[in-house]
Amino acid sequence: MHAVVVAGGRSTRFGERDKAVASLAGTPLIRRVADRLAGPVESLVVNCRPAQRAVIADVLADYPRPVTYALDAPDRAGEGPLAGMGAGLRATDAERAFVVACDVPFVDPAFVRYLFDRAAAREAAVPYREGYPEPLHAVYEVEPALDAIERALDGGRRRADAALDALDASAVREAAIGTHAAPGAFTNLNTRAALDAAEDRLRRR
Ligand SMILES: Nc1nc2c(ncn2[C@@H]2O[C@H](COP(=O)(O)OP(=O)(O)OP(=O)(O)O)[C@@H](O)[C@H]2O)c(=O)[nH]1
Repeated sequence: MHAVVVAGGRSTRFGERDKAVASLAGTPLIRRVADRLAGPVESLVVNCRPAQRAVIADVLADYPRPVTYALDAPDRAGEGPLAGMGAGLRATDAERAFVVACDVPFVDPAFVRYLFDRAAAREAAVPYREGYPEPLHAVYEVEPALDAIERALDGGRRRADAALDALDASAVREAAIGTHAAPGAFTNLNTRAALDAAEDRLRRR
């Protein structure tokens, strides 16, 4: 199993710092995501902007799996998470990959394995929560996903879910999520307040 961590956003809701490397109880967010994935995955691709690379490489320096950096293509830089997904998926030679945002520190490795099972013989496995897809917490077959992403971007569609309608995707509904994912697996930390709240929860455990 292989994973792509998308980290090229500007973290505008977070404030001045890059949330990818913001510390949650002493560990940078992207390192927490990577550590959660270290069981199931054999390799990691990190998609980010060129300016982020050195700092992210520093926090992942001793990661126990190979890490490849996929920088946003110059003609797609700042074009949003779908372009980041494309850059990341292009850099993997895996047939399928789990794509995840950099700000979900409690991503559940058992659920990631379940998503790979659900994606077998399909072009994707995508969780749906409250009726909305979670394209940055999903497994994709790389080749069809790249085709769909390129077509969406060429058509001016930049949202992370813009490639989904072109894919034969297995929809992972709430009941299956409840059974297979730990509570908090999807919690994403977009603001400093959300990070502080997560830190409080960790301390109270
Ligand atoms: N490569 C790349 N990744 C992006 C881009 N925009 C968002 N992302 C990533 O997509 C994921 C989800 O995006 P958001 O949670 O909205 O992150 P963000 O855009 O940095 O945050 P805000 O500016 O507060 O919306 C995060 O892991 C981001 O790093 C982009 O333009 N390029």
